[in-house]
Amino acid sequence: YVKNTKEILEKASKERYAIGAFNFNNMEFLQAILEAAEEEKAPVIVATSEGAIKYIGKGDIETGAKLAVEMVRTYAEKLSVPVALHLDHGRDFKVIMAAIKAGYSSVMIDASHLPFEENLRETKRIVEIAHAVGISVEAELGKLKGIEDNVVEKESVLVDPEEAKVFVKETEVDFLAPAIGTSHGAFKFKGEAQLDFERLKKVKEYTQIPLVLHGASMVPQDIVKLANEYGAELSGAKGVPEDMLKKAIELGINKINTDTDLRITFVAYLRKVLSEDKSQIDPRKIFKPVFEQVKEIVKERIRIFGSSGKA
Ligand SMILES: O=C(COP(=O)(O)O)N(O)CCCCO
Ligand code: NA
Ligand SMILES: [Zn+2]
Repeated sequence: YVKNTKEILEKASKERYAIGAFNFNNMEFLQAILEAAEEEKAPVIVATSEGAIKYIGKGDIETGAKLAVEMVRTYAEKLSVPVALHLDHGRDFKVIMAAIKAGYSSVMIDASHLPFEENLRETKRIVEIAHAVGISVEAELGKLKGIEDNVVEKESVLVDPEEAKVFVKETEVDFLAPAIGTSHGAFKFKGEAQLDFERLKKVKEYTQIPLVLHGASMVPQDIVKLANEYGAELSGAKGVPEDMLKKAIELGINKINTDTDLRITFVAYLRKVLSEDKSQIDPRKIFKPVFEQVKEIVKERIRIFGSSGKA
């Protein structure tokens, strides 16, 4: 179990590969992610959003954070690969403190919806607290389009590399998520997928710290098709193409957040299994083949990120 996420990201940054940060909300997704990392001999970051902590704790933040840490630690001590637990999109000070207290390896303070100076101040405050107890901090600059945990961002505002330089220097944040055109969810682009690689290159040059790509799911079309064949309505779903992910990694992305690809895989295969095995009522027999597929998509992502064999 990794004490602070920075140690695995610094190595990735030096060697120009990326580590997957996979979201989980329950035991089965966590199992699939950790099995995939172990089979790929890859360091891995597992992440909970604030909503996931509330879901795991049935509304009680302390319980949710504690249970997440204990689940991850208990599984991780059996594995040969380094595992970090990360608070994704921390916004509520109470939730960030609960994660730090419970023993998370890193926390994200997402104040990107605030003006620059306020984002800087909020981030600096969390960095001081987290660093005092040896925990790493992620922050975001610029805005993703789409819905970020029920905050609707109408327009994406791309990162300003000059601002990033000042922001990182002043806050001493450990890793930064620059908005370069991605958005959360399965419908990322209206037309062609497009990332601002020029900006990314400058942000890396000016900050020289590990960088994070949010909204990075690929949304594989074969899995979308399968889901739709079994009754889902996901037409028009579009993600970040593999070649763009690889280019982003070359330019300095070292942590790649993935949630939607696991969700779509889960939904497609759950629908398939339920429609094919009509008399099955044992959840373990229903979930086994479904999470086998979730594990496979995590392994595929890990291979694309270049972190296979890096443990
Ligand atoms: O950036 C991401 C993942 O993005 P994607 O939706 O592309 O998997 N995350 O931070 C995961 C949580 C998104 C909100 O639920
Ligand atoms: Na994050
Ligand atoms: Zn995100």
